[in-house]
Amino acid sequence: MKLNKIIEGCDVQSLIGGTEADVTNISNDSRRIKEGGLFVAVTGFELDGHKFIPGAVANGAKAVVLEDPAAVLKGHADVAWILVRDSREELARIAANFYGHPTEKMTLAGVTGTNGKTSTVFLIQNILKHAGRKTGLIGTIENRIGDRVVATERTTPEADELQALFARMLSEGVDSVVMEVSSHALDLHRVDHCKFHVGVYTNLTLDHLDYHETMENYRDAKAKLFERCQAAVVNMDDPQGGFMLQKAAGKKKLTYGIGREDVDLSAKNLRERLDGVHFTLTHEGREWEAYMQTPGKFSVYNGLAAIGCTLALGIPMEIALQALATESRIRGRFEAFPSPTGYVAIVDYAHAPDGLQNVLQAIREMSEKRVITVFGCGGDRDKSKRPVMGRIAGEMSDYCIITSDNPRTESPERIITDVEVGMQKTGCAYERITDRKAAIHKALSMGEKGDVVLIAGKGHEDYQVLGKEKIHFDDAEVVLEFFKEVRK
Ligand SMILES: CC(=O)N[C@H]1[C@@H](OP(=O)(O)OP(=O)(O)OC[C@H]2O[C@@H](n3ccc(=O)[nH]c3=O)[C@H](O)[C@@H]2O)O[C@H](CO)[C@@H](O)[C@@H]1O[C@H](C)C(=O)N[C@@H](C)C(=O)N[C@H](CCC(=O)O)C(=O)O
Ligand SMILES: Nc1ncnc2c1ncn2[C@@H]1O[C@H](COP(=O)(O)OP(=O)(O)OP(=O)(O)O)[C@@H](O)[C@H]1O
Ligand SMILES: N[C@H](CCC[C@H](N)C(=O)O)C(=O)O
Ligand SMILES: [Mg+2]
Repeated sequence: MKLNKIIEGCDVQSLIGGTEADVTNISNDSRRIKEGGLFVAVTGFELDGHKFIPGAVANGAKAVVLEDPAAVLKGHADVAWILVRDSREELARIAANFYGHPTEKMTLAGVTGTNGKTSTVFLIQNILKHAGRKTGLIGTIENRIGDRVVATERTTPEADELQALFARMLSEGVDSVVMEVSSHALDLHRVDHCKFHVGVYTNLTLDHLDYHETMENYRDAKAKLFERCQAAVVNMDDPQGGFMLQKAAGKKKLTYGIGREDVDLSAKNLRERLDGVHFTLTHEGREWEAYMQTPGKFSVYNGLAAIGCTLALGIPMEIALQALATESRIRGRFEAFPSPTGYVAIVDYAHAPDGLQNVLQAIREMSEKRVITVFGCGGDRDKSKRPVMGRIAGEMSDYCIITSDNPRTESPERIITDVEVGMQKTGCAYERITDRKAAIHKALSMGEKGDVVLIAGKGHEDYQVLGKEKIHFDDAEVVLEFFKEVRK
């Protein structure tokens, strides 16, 4: 594609060189640039992309988008230098132009909120599949083209990877895509120039203040989705639901909630079991019976969000309910493993206060005896949630083991101490076991008939990040190996 087409609509401050060159690849990562490439130099949080301009040019970049005029390389008249105000914003526009605005040729639904995004997008994809749509999914666990899995590193990919993925989906016949839209992505322009037919709001609770600093900034980042989507599906039981609805002024709206009549889609009469939850659904004066394979009130919210989204996309209620009843299990989300000795271990991805509280609430309502909780908090992430999670776990469990999550570059002991501050206020019996495998083994060896052992925080993750190193680690695998030894 010609460079002038690729930078169409960009806020160009000045330009050195011609724009007739054919550009064959684009990236904001110099290491990915190949002959004929366009490199976008981004001023990052850790590194300055302008420093990698020589590397990008050495790899064959024929155009460079940059914010700092001092970074233009002398003696490279064959390279076009495009000076802009905000490289991240231009990266999104350039990516959409380069890949031909794929989201304008497909149906796109985006889900945002602190908790429930991954769960809800899986439910939506299953409903869309049931309805005969050719689907794509983009989220934390993996991306999917139909049933084929494409690995991912991020909840919401960077703009260039994202547009490339949409284009690939389109070329493989996908007509409907559902994606998680993280607040980071909204704030960092990763989803600019994506045409969202539906935006779904789950909830807003404490997390990511390391990045957003205040809950208002965090809320405003999430709200951007509702300024852009054509139809909004909003949880009115969440205190910020009204705010999101306001942002969607003048658009189609569908509200949901539990046990209330002033919403479009309402659930009542929840009946919880360890293998799922039954409830009664009301929509446009009619009632339906619904079942989902993951228990907990929070699952009902995810179910309502998914039904709301697919109704907004024109899919009949009956199809949505069929899909929910048969395909609503999600890896690492309230995944239950019955032990040979009669207790149940649950692996769950709760890594923020609200998620932990919801999961423990669901377990409390079902467990006959003790609840033993193993958990920790991630390093290099929001520190304010640590004591809060400690308090919640302590208040809602009979015994806790505080362990490591992904300590990253922080001291695991320090993180545990931060969690312990909240735990100590509760009087709950607990211990610290830094090694996650040893912590899980201890909890499983304590389990007796009727108990529930909750292993929270890492869900589907098959790794642990210690320092800068990533090792293989899988909570479910540790549980299953332990049970195998018990059976011997
Ligand atoms: C805040 C954030 O999202 N930061 C991400 C971002 O950092 P950054 O853009 O500031 O980049 P940087 O690492 O400082 O580098 C600056 C620039 O130099 C470039 N570079 C770098 C090295 C090189 O050799 N050549 C080169 O060109 C980079 O591509 C980049 O454009 O781009 C980096 C490279 O792609 C990411 O590693 C980094 O992810 C950080 C580590 C991260 O973990 N992000 C998390 C918080 C995140 O995005 N999470 C959300 C939500 C999670 C949820 O669901 O709750 C997500 O969507 O995943
Ligand atoms: N609707 C919900 N409300 C509150 N908690 C929830 C909800 N759905 C799931 N949870 C809890 O939060 C955890 C994370 O859920 P999920 O992975 O669906 O969220 P997410 O928004 O995708 O998270 P992330 O931001 O890390 O991608 C679950 O394992 C569960 O403990
Ligand atoms: N999307 C979340 C995931 C946290 C998962 C937890 N296991 C951790 O590593 O902190 C985040 O980036 O904050
Ligand atoms: Mg997710």
